[in-house]
Amino acid sequence: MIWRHWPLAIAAMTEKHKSRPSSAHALAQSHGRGLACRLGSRDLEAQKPVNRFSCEAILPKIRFMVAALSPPPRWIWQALGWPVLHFDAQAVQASISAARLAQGRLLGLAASLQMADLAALQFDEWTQEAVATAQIEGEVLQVHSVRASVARRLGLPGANTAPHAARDARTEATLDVLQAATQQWQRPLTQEDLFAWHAALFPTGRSGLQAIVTGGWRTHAEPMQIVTPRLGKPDVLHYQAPASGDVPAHMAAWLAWFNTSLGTIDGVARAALAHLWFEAIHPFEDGNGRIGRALAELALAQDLQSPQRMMSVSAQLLAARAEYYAQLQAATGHPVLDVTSWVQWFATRVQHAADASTGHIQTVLGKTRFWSELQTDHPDLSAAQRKALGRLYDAGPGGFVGGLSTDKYVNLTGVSRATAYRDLTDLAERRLLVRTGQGRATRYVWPD
Ligand SMILES: Nc1ncnc2c1ncn2[C@@H]1O[C@H](COP(=O)(O)OP(=O)(O)OP(=O)(O)O)[C@@H](O)[C@H]1O
Repeated sequence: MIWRHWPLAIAAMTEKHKSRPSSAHALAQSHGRGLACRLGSRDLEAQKPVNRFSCEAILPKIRFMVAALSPPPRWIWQALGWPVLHFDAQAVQASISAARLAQGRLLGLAASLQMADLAALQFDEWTQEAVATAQIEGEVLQVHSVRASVARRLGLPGANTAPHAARDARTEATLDVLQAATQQWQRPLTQEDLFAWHAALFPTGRSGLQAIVTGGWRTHAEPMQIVTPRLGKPDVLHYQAPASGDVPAHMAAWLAWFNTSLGTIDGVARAALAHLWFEAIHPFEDGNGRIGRALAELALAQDLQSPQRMMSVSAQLLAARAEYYAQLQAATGHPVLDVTSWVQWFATRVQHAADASTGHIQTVLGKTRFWSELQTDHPDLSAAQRKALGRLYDAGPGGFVGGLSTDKYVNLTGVSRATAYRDLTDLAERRLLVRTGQGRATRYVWPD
């Protein structure tokens, strides 16, 4: 039974052999223990006179045989030493430093923002993060409902005050999780927090039409698998998470690490490990991607000691979605605990997220400067001229394709052709725009 992801799908497949996946080592041990028990108690008593070997003597042989018959370990959680993930600190140094530098640039620039601009930046980053984290798994949130909800949550003026029933439930669910994740950066994370996030993400108790366990770890007996379905052929298996029965122990270890690792390793690397480890366990029936990305956000908020959202890592993961899946698969699809490549890759996403935000702030600052210079040097510009210059500015350095024509000016501002001609000539004389071409081909562009 395939969930719904394409091309990658998290699927709870019907188990053919009801054996719980486990490492050869663990399997050998548990089989060994089972046998020791049987031989050691009632059966052993009954066979006492003819039993030529003691349990101790026979156990290593049994273990060896069981291990030899068991499938070889295949997934990261089957590696000996799991769950101690590690990475080559020297190899990740360059990408972590680049991420740190980008974060520093962003924070420095953000500190120079006016309150209103800072709020606008956070508003945009929240919106991007919510839309992107949902879209990674193909869920499309309506941008206008995300923007309205973010504005309300940030307490921005003019925020949507629509009653709860009128709000988009999926948008609210995604934002509830993002908000809860960053808001709780100062206190330890608990299993109950994660359950609450999960319950918030699936308020109807269903994922699509499928009823799922919400607000609790998955319990289904079928293995949790990531597969690519193929028409007429068997699915390609990319990853199999630990059995549901083992999830509580895996998550207890994850939570203990998360709550004690802050400050012991680099914060960006910690966010990378937190996300990867969580995805490797895949503790919920659904929503693991979104909750795992919220956890990475929480780790980054803890690292920066601030709940302020100033960049969107999910937007960068979405922009490189195929790579994101490939990197996860490369890390989880082998019984190897060295996750150096994943940490490097994740750090580069953080760097790009910070750079994108810095670019965004520079645009905002540039626009503020542009308007203030315009106000100082040309206080007598008409409303139509301001409107046209503003639209041209928002269109970016290249301006409108082919430049601003008299007709476009009329369409933008609603003035007559005669006024448009007069306004544009005036802007050219003030050297705010440059006239190019002649006759019907006349256009106005930004000076170089
Ligand atoms: N090979 C892999 N190993 C481990 N995790 C993976 C792998 N490939 C993808 N993932 C993770 O699994 C996530 C999908 O899991 P899941 O469907 O449970 O969560 P979700 O996407 O939040 O839910 P929904 O489908 O309802 O949006 C991906 O977003 C990604 O983070």
